[in-house]
Amino acid sequence: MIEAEGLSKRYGKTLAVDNLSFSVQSGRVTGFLGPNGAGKSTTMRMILGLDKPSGGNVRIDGKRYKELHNPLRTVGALLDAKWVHPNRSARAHLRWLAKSNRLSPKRVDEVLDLVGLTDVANRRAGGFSLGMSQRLGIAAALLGDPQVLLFDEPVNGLDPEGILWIRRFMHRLAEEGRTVFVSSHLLSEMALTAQELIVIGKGKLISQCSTEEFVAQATENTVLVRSPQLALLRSALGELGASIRDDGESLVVSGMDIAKIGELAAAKNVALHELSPQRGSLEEAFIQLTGDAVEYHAALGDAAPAQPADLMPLGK
Ligand SMILES: Nc1ncnc2c1ncn2[C@@H]1O[C@H](COP(=O)(O)OP(=O)(O)OP(=O)(O)O)[C@@H](O)[C@H]1O
Repeated sequence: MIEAEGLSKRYGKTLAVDNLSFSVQSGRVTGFLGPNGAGKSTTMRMILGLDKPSGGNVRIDGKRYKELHNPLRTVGALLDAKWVHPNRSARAHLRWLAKSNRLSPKRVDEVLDLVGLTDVANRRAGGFSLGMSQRLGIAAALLGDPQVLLFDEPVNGLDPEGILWIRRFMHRLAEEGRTVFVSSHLLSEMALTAQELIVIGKGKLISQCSTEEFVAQATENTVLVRSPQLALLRSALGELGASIRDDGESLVVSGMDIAKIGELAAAKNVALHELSPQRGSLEEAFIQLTGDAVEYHAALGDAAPAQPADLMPLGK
């Protein structure tokens, strides 16, 4: 478990992290979401004792990082996948890390196997693709078999296969009961990967809740109805006070439960060609919840067009 209380970090005039309090539970993948410059990396560095807070504190399983006896056995992190000597092989890199942290050399082959790098373990890490480098970084994070794992933007620049692999791997780590904290500015990816979200903007906490709650609280859930007897259904729904948008071919109904709409159609002998819940997207939720945070919108706007998949509704 990770707990931050009133965490702040100032760099000169920039308040990178502003009085941030949150907790990250075990057994779940928690997404740490915010646009570029929101303060995610700074927060992660403070969790790992690499940056000193200007105010507040953060604890891992009740202890500050510097109080941990054998940090790599408690917390593992992937901050920068390219942080590896280019001429060292993957195995040599991990052996060096294991040795300098008094971890068993046997664990090196175990983690290489876990991340699927056994076959290339003796190749120069400098020649690795980004996806392979990310796997090597994850192997390093797992060396001490820690219960708490931090990943800073782990899918940045990866191809779809690499993204899928990371997503599945994170889920597996959480299913093993570990605390998995993953930062990203990619909305669609977090919608698929994270069960919980901590959302920040300009260093401040915007929301902490489950991904579903985040979308539900910020966007309206509606029901799409298609029928050859649309007019009949529309007037029946209207009589019951549902609010309806009609585009001529379908109705979008809000303020009424999907089961009730289906029952009403059956009672009126109306054939249905479609009756489907429409859920808001994580991106809509973002825009709704960040309100007048202009800087935040600008950053989202920058990120969205480059990632068409980010517009996918949650769960698709
Ligand atoms: N060492 C530093 N010195 C001065 N300013 C810094 C330093 N590190 C971060 N900042 C500033 O703090 C703010 C937060 O940066 P941070 O890298 O934590 O954001 P982020 O959410 O991780 O962004 P990204 O998604 O781009 O990695 C930014 O305004 C950044 O310019």
